[in-house]
Amino acid sequence: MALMPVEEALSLLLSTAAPLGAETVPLDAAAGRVLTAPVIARRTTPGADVSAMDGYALRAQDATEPGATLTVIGESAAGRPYTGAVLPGTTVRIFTGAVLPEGADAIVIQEDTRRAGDVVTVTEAATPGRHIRRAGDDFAAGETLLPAGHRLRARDLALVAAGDVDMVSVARRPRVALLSTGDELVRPGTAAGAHQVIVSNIYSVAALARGAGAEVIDLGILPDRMDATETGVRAALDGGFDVLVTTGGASVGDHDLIAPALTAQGVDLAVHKIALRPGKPLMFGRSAATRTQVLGLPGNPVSAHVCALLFLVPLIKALQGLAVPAHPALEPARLAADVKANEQRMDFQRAEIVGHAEVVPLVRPLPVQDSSMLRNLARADVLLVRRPHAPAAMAGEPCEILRLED
Ligand SMILES: Nc1nc2c(c(=O)[nH]1)N[C@H]1C(S)=C(S)[C@@H](COP(=O)(O)OP(=O)(O)OC[C@H]3O[C@@H](n4cnc5c(N)ncnc54)[C@H](O)[C@@H]3O)O[C@H]1N2
Ligand code: MOO
Repeated sequence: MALMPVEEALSLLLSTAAPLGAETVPLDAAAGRVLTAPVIARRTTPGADVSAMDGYALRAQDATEPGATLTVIGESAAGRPYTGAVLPGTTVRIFTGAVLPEGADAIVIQEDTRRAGDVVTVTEAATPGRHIRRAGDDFAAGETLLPAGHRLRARDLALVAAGDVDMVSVARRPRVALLSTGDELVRPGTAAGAHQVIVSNIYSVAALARGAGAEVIDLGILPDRMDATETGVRAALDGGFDVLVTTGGASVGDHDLIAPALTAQGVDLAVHKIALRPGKPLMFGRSAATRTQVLGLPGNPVSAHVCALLFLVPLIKALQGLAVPAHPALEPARLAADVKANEQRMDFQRAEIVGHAEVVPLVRPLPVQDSSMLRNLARADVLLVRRPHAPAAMAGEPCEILRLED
């Protein structure tokens, strides 16, 4: 079977990813969720003209020179406004966030005053409008604060709350099931024998999926037997998940049973083998019966991670209604070392940032690129991307990188 280019595979995958439904959640459960409706301010903020500083509210014309004196007639604190008016020659003690009393048009900060009993002497002239925040300076009731399709970051939550909105409509979290395959696999912490391999890749894949907004359920490890693989796949497909991710058993060996098991369970595999290194034996498709999206990742942990970054993360985002580009989000960089000509597979090499050339990072591929070696994946800052059939390039030449997660 011909190898499908990475971008074509990603477009194909995203073309089948219709956004899931919406749900309404309280603000304290909304971090990282994607809005399905715009957030509209329910109030004007600030709600009134307020002071930005601790000081004295006065009429600027009463304090045009240092040395002007005024009589203190009251106090305006945040939440406890002064109800009277500032008349000529008078002032109201005011605190940050407090409502500006009627008649006042300036604040003199307390550092620029001297106080003796009820008399205040200004040591700096007042300027009309100084230290006053006007009603609606931040936003007005009815304004759109955030659009649909926006992913709520920490700072957005403060904005939504300030708009007097306590519940938001967000995309349902995609439910992602993980299924590992391989007789050799055991869990970490189980004193594995030398012939065994510790399940590692699902931890990085699960973390990437959660980071993209998914709810992740680990369905465990299947042995390399066709009946058990088919039973496991069937149970997973019947589990009501939006996405089933398998790892391992994706290649061509006698124990690589995932593709036949998926096909036997009615999954139409649109793609099986991609022009990608690491990650050639990637497959994906959809269950005809349950509409579950199925992504079969290679077992090698670096390949699984790169494939999850390139395919699973965009899929999870698209299922939440986020706009996702149908190509990997590459950034410009420069090579810190010579690299060889590439063959037909798009190559994602583990690489370090060793400095900067003008504004772009200078990157050097790590010496070992074996897709089973996790130390270099953890050590890498970025993936150095080599396009299919890219010619050899020398240190100092431009290149492209894909950021690994922080
Ligand atoms: N004759 C060929 N052999 C292989 C090819 C090929 O095209 N022709 N492709 C190679 C490539 S590239 C990759 S990548 C691997 C991927 O193979 P599978 O997806 O079938 O993975 P497995 O054989 O099951 O395992 C590969 C390797 O990874 C370890 N593994 C599996 N699952 C996990 C896990 N959950 N956590 C950690 N490590 C895991 C497994 O023990 C193996 O060592 O195939 C090449 N072969
Ligand atoms: O595609 Mo495999 O992932 O090169 O090792």
